[in-house]
Amino acid sequence: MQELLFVSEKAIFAPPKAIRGGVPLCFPQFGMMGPMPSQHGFARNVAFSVVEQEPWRVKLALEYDGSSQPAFPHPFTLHVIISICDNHLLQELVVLNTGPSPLTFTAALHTYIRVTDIHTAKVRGLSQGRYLDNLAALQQSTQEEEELGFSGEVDRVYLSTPNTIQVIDPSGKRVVTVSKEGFPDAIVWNPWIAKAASMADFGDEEYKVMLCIEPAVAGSGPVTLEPGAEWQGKQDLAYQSSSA
Ligand SMILES: O=P(O)(O)OC[C@H]1O[C@H](O)[C@H](O)[C@@H](O)[C@@H]1O
Repeated sequence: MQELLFVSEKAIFAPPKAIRGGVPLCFPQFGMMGPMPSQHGFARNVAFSVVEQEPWRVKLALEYDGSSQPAFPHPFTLHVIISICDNHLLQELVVLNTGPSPLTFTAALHTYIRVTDIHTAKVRGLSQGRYLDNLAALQQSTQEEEELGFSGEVDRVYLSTPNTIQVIDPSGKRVVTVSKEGFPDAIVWNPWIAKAASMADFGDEEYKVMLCIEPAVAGSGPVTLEPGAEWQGKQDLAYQSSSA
């Protein structure tokens, strides 16, 4: 049995610290793309309540009344539905505007995928994709390579990507397929050596065994919901063995 998701051995499980691994939920803001002063919003820093639970499925809720975050005074309800079926991990995010005025947000499922060796891992599906480069003040570039490999830090917001992106892990003889719906964009992130060393909740060597692929509403622009309106986005992570 191999793990699909990466969780750092140094992760801190004490809110309001976000957990370094799994799938932190960036909401109501991805990165600094929104009004909040701290990156990735606040949903990843608070406890959700369990509203439905079965052996293979859980539904979580965060009800926000608009009062605890001065930079984001807008009420909303978030539901996250997580289910496991065969070799699939499904996650659905449902946003409901419970306030009296339009709700504008960016978001991401900040998915930490475990890889066997980042030096041989590749990302398939983003060839000719336009991206904003977080390592170059969000300058826009295009990925010329057919498959993206890793030999240094990568932090890119790909714009309007195909809905299927694959992580090829030849050293582990496996492929993880990310299928997304509702999220136009996708972030690809690996901190590499220096950034790994600067993060207190991440091991110095752990950049070798993780890769974030993050379905997102980000560089393509935010979503705006009228009062009472709902938005849904989802991802399906599928694991397959491969000989390559
Ligand atoms: O350290 P965090 O706030 O969890 O952010 C971790 C990473 O998240 C995303 O992938 C961003 O694109 C990166 O710029 C950031 O470094």
